[in-house]
Amino acid sequence: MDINVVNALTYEDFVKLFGNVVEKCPLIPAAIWSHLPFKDLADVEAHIREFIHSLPDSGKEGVLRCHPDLAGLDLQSGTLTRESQEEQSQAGMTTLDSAESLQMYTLNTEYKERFGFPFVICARLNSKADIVRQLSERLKNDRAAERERAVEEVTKICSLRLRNIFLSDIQTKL
Ligand SMILES: NC(=O)NC1=NC(=O)NC1=O
Repeated sequence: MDINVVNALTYEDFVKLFGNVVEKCPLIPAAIWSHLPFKDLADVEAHIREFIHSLPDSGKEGVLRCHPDLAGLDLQSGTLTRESQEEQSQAGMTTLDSAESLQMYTLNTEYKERFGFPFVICARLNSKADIVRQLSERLKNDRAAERERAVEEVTKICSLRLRNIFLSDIQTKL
């Protein structure tokens, strides 16, 4: 997709197109719209990254809390967003056996109890085994380090979702 097409979008169409590049956080594209015109995809990504990194810790944790658990209730009840559904199924979260489901539930619960926000990882870049290993390892982090690590994963998820939009035809997205 041509960046000039993006720069010609109305505010409404801009947020319709980019509204879920950060899971359930349309505030973020709504905020970065002020920086129009963008030079290219990397410029859009840089402004999103800058917005998230400029948030206070409570704001960063709020962004993390907007993410559904991996293999959690939203997946089981079919209420994941389209992007999240695709990402979670790609990482094998939709084909866990009962032992694996219990393991994910137990680890996610322990993580949330420790940090007060959900475990977030870029599912597209990780296998089922990677996710379990990362979840177990990152549980040992302190809160500040883990918050930054999780935010880093949010920006990876965002980067892949942005690329997906830019590689697709804009008309099919509006
Ligand atoms: N808790 C999560 O990490 N959720 C997710 N990661 C993704 O890549 N997609 C999700 O829904």
